[in-house]
Amino acid sequence: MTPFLEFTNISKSFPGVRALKELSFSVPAGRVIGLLGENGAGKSTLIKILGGDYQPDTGEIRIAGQARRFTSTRASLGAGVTVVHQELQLVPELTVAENLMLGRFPSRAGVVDFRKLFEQVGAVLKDIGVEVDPRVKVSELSIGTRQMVEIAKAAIFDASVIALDEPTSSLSAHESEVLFRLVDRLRKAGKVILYVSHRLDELFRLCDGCVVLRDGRLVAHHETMEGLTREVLVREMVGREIQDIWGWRPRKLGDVRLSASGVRGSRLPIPASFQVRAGEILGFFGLVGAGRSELSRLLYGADRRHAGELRMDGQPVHVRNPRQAVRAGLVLCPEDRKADGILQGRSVEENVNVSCRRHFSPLGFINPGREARMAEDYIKRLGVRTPSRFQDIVNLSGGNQQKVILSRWLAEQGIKVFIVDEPTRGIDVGAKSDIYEVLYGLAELGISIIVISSELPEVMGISDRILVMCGGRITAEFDRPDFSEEKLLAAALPDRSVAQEDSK
Ligand SMILES: Nc1ncnc2c1ncn2[C@@H]1O[C@H](COP(=O)(O)OP(=O)(O)OP(=O)(O)O)[C@@H](O)[C@H]1O
Repeated sequence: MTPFLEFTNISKSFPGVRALKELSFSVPAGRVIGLLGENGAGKSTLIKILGGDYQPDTGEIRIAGQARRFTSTRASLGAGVTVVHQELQLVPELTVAENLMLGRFPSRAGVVDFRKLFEQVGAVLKDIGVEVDPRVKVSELSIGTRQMVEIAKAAIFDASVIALDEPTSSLSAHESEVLFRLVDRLRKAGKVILYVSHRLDELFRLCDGCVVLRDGRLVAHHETMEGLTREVLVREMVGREIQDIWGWRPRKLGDVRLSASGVRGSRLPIPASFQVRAGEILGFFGLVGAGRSELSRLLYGADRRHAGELRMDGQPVHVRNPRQAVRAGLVLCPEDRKADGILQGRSVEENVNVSCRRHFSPLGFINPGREARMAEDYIKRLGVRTPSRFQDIVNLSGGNQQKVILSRWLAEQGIKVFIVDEPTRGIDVGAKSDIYEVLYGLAELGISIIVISSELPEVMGISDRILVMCGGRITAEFDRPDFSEEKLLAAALPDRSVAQEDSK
């Protein structure tokens, strides 16, 4: 088949890092190609080169046979390339239509013709099956719908090449399915789609073929997904065999550590009660909006608790804000770690130590030796790809930033209960098992771990016990021998109609 998009010998270096090394591959029109690799393998760098954000040091891009070198996003858009980045780039205060047509508003007598603008955009959205009112402000839309609007840009600009960088990382199962249908339509319309994701199931569902990167080099180009297995892809990505990514093993559990009775608040009006034992890993499973994050925020004092009681090791504890929670030994590592956590312009080392340093330096003096050891330890344990601990965190790949922020919480001292919301979002398969090992290590020390996850295999793979939430209430409890996908999903789905909706 004639190649439509061609990369030839693309190399790109940053100080201390060779992000891409002589990368070459090509894709014919009407194909969805998966781009896989560990955190820091070079996927986003390639996409940023395609989108005009970075220029390659060497190499060439050809689109429909024509050599292209993009020096700006505008130039790349003009050549028919649309890139949807991990961080969405819509302006929240503008309407959907304004965002999509930014800089190209229809006008009459020098004045923006809003009626025409809304009509034009409405027609395109309808045509591609994205159900959203073009007059609505982006700030009022869910993350999932925002993602669709970003992708709709590709249709507005009539792009021939579309790159999607981890588009489903914040989407519910239903929203992801809508996105997959949109990608199917774009493929049928003859577009080339580069699809970056760490979710292998998704790649098997969606892609015609895939390209695997490791340390900036191409290690495999599969023209088809037929006959490929997860194991093969994981080996190519990580460079080693991973037999059992979960690595769960039995543990001796202690007495009840945290007990919550009848806790409720404005975002979780139905009282919730549960207990977790010392050294236990308790999974909370549920669909997006089930109330898991709301419950954890109540426990942590991030949201106001209206009623109910918390006990730690049998003693009542008063947690009205996160500071009191941490003092009581309860720590929450939030879901949106990037937005909540990154100290921009600061080194990896500082980002790891910013919270735990108060334990090393009671008199207010920083303990540089201890901070350096802590940073080096976590860089090693979680395999953070960085030239050194002095690197500015903004220069790390998305997944590696996630690992650094997670390290900050893991490094906290005096923890009794550690709540972690979506611990491995955006993290590659190899590093996932490193994170699970750290969690087992904490549990073996007697710390209770509460894991909130919407990835069913993950929550089943690492938990000793699972509580399922749905519609703001705890609907079921399963011990490890009774875990089954069907039972967990049945307890997580509000009713049959939703089950059918989600499986469409
Ligand atoms: N602006 C920059 N300055 C310095 N180094 C950078 C910069 N951008 C990327 N890098 C480095 O280049 C390498 C490749 O990063 P890239 O973001 O392409 O990885 P990725 O495969 O997209 O990872 P992830 O799965 O975590 O998103 C990483 O080592 C990263 O730290």
